[in-house]
Amino acid sequence: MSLALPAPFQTRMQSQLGEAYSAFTDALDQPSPTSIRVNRAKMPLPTSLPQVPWTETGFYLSVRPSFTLDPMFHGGAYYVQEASSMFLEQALKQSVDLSEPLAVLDLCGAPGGKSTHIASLLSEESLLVANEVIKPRANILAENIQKWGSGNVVVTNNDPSHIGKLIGFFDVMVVDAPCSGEGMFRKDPDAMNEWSEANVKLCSERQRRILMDVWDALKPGGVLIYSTCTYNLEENEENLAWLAQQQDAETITLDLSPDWGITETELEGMHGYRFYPHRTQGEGFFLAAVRKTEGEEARTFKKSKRPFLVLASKQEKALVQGWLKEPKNWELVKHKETLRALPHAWMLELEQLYENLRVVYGGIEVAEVMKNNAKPLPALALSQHVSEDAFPRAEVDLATALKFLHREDVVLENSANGWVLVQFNGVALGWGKKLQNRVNNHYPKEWRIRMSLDEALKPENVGGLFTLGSTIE
Ligand SMILES: C[S@@+](CC[C@H](N)C(=O)[O-])C[C@H]1O[C@@H](n2cnc3c(N)ncnc32)[C@H](O)[C@@H]1O
Repeated sequence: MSLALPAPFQTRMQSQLGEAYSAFTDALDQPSPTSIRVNRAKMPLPTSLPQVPWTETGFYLSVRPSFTLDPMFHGGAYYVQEASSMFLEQALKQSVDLSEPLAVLDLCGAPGGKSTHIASLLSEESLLVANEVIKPRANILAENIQKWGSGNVVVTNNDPSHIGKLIGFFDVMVVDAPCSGEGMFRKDPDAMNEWSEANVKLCSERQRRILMDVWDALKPGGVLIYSTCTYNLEENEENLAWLAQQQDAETITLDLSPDWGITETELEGMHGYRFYPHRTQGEGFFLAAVRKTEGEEARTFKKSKRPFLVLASKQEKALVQGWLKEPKNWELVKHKETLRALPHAWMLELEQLYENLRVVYGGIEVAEVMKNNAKPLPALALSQHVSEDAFPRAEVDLATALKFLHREDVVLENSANGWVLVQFNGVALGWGKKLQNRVNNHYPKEWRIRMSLDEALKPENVGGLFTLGSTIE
């Protein structure tokens, strides 16, 4: 075994796995599988890649390419995500009716693997609150949400205790808790340096606190999905058993295909699902789902006398008319110079969220409005809801797409003057503004590719670059 696993961790795993322990350590010596999850709203499913069996849109890659050099990655056409954690899809599909309009919370959301996955599984009539307590990480989450392009998501930056005050607000809550990360040792050996028995205890206590802090925000009858990427019982089964002692929670069992290699566990009647790298093609993971059987009903929301969200004026709306598909689904609100589209059906709830939480991003940032001018914003370019024919599109080749993402000057042949959606393989990347003899690159500075492209763009190299588009026949 080449990974220097901490001795007490070895002892724990030996007692947990018995005879299978050597298969487990052998698996840790194998490279981590690389997997991606495709955004069906932006591209078709690959036809030439093996599928992650518990996820319709998850696929394995045989090597780990440079995703930074694939424009489709920047366009939100797929997300690079560890395969085991995509099992969330089964938990959601099997425990809730996803065709219903649901209010869903992803409490520990950054960088956004589960939030983008949930956003794709929900109906358009649902609302997702993707929260992250650490501010810089909340900003990364907001970036990934914008790139994924779903409009019915609000990104917040709050402590779980603040969210817990929204009594009975959510039909579903996902708590992908901060944990001791034992399941990530192979992928991220640094996680081993932080591992200790004391840290396991600390994580377990923190997870219990998080669960208690947020519990009241779940509706009676609602579903809580709890997950970690660690193996020990303290952070997994024991926390679920403890939750059932503290609160009115019943276990939800999930149907598994025997081919998946997932291990079902049970402690005090609470079921859990474990992923071990010697049995599944993925990293270590644990998930359990529970239903809240009793609790306080949601408070009914009254329209505030002084609304927090200010509706855009007729004139402002006119400036962006035709920019969004199905405009009747959206309410345009204005904050400073920004016009934002929020899901019309959720305005009362959104008013509550904006009033009580720190919202870092919400809906679709459509435009910046100054005087009588509307400048389309990056999130609109990447949105799944931008109207097909509101803007001319310029399809560019791989080298031009990378230069655009690097914020270099690019040439857009045959486009008319004005705002142009720059796209690669049919996936929108951002805005260019074509003037008489040049194009202004409006790709956001904070999102640009920072690495030098000199080597990648040499004629002998550019043909060999990976793009997920090439996996569709
Ligand atoms: C396992 S990660 C979440 C990964 C994310 N769900 C995904 O799929 O991309 C756990 C997250 O919990 C956040 N976190 C740390 N302490 C927390 C706390 N006390 N309450 C809530 N979240 C916390 C971390 O910043 C981290 O982003």
